[in-house]
Amino acid sequence: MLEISKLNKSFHKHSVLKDLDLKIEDGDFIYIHGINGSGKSTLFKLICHILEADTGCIVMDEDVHIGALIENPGFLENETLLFNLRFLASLKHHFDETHVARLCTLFQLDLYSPIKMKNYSLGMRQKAGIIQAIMENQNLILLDEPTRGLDFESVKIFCQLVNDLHEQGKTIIIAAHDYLTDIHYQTIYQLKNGQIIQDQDFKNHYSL
Ligand SMILES: Nc1ncnc2c1ncn2[C@@H]1O[C@H](COP(=O)(O)OP(=O)(O)OP(=O)(O)O)[C@@H](O)[C@H]1O
Repeated sequence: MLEISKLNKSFHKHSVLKDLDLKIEDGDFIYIHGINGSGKSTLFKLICHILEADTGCIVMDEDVHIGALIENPGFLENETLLFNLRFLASLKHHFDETHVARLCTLFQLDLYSPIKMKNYSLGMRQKAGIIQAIMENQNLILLDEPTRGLDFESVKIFCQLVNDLHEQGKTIIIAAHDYLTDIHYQTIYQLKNGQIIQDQDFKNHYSL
């Protein structure tokens, strides 16, 4: 689905990603951890073409449709949730209102609320960010710190949702500091010193 080879990215001579290689197959369910500033968000931004790599390449299958939540979700602050989600979907010309309303209900959001985005709480914005990343049946879903600001019940709903999406065949990559044991990840990677390495011992360390 996606192959990253020898990817390099620096900011003002600060080298963040160094010859990073990563191969992602259809249906992978990946957790990436790494210390603050290790480059997780940068990697996601490069995959989404929000940033450009210095050198290296990212090759993607033609049918890949990326849904992403990276850092703070950006919205049109003076507009409603419905306006924002319809606007974001309109970029790809696919807005299934019934499906989106169902996702909102799942997360206890009202798609038809007249409240403007600027008045949404942190957790409500985060839920809206998760919804926009999955609402168009995207087949590659990148979620950066997705449970930030979510209440306990919503975290449980989120875990169930991503497990279901994976069972439906979606490829999902989650970068986060909190390892949620309810999520049925297949592979765990660590981003360290600019490179990504499989972290087979992570679960043992984590459970200590
Ligand atoms: N636009 C930018 N300009 C300058 N430096 C940047 C920029 N974006 C990221 N960086 C730097 O790149 C490094 C990696 O940042 P990044 O946000 O990718 O880390 P992260 O692993 O997602 O961190 P965290 O766990 O804190 O979210 C940091 O040192 C950061 O300061």
